[in-house]
Amino acid sequence: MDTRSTGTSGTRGSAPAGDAAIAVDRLTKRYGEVTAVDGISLTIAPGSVTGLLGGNGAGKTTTIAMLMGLVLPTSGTVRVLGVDMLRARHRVLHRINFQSPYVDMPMRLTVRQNLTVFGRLYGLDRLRDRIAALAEDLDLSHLLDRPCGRLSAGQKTRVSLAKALINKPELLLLDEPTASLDPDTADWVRGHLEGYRKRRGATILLASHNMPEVERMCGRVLMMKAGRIVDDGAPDALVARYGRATLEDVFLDVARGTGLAAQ
Ligand SMILES: Nc1ncnc2c1ncn2[C@@H]1O[C@H](COP(=O)(O)OP(=O)(O)OP(=O)(O)O)[C@@H](O)[C@H]1O
Repeated sequence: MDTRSTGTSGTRGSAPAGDAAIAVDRLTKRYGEVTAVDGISLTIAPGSVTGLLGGNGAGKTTTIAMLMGLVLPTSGTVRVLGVDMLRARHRVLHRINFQSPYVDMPMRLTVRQNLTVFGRLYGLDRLRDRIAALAEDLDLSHLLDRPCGRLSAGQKTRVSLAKALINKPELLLLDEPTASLDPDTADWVRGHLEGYRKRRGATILLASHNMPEVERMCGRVLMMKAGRIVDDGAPDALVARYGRATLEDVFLDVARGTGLAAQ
């Protein structure tokens, strides 16, 4: 489904392709027999927070990887911050960053060394100050000289967020940013990301299985199933349209093909 054509989804988050932070057209990725992403088209407005929801294997990570230029599409186009990612991604990579708790940092390097390496990759000035400020923000100051391999899962998640914010990205792609965090820390991280987005005017695309998180943070939700975007709208609009009590109920209907999703 081309999400630009849905009546309900001219919602907080879509944009004319020329102005969009992300504009994807008929994007497809096949791995041999498996079609991971199946001809999706969408636009995402600058400064918005959009959730990407879908069950395991729906195609979320593959979509994000193509937005980053890490995975080459089989067909279709991807424009990020106005730049064609297939032709000129080097022009825009310094304005983007990515976070996933499933991508490990070099384990023997300390937190400070890891952040220094990433900061240098981005060619940042005043890197010591930037790392100190991030460490202060993300409660990492006491961990800066500890090897990443000796951190707890939640501490690693905070380091990966520091890495994701090091270049003050205009576009932040997040793959389950609060996985492994206790509820208190997860809540704090969400608040931090919301504050960052407001201060920076950044655009956030967030893949998550945490429905309350998506309801809190996202003005718009894209529902993926089997490589396609099967629905698109504001969380409260989706809940109302499916006649359900929560976004989790909507997710279950979409995943199982029940309720409105069966029609
Ligand atoms: N490198 C690969 N080679 C072959 N198949 C792949 C590869 N990467 C992903 N796939 C397949 O593509 C489909 C989409 O995978 P993807 O990781 O994008 O899903 P996802 O929505 O992120 O899932 P999850 O919620 O489990 O992380 C799955 O069927 C997966 O097995």
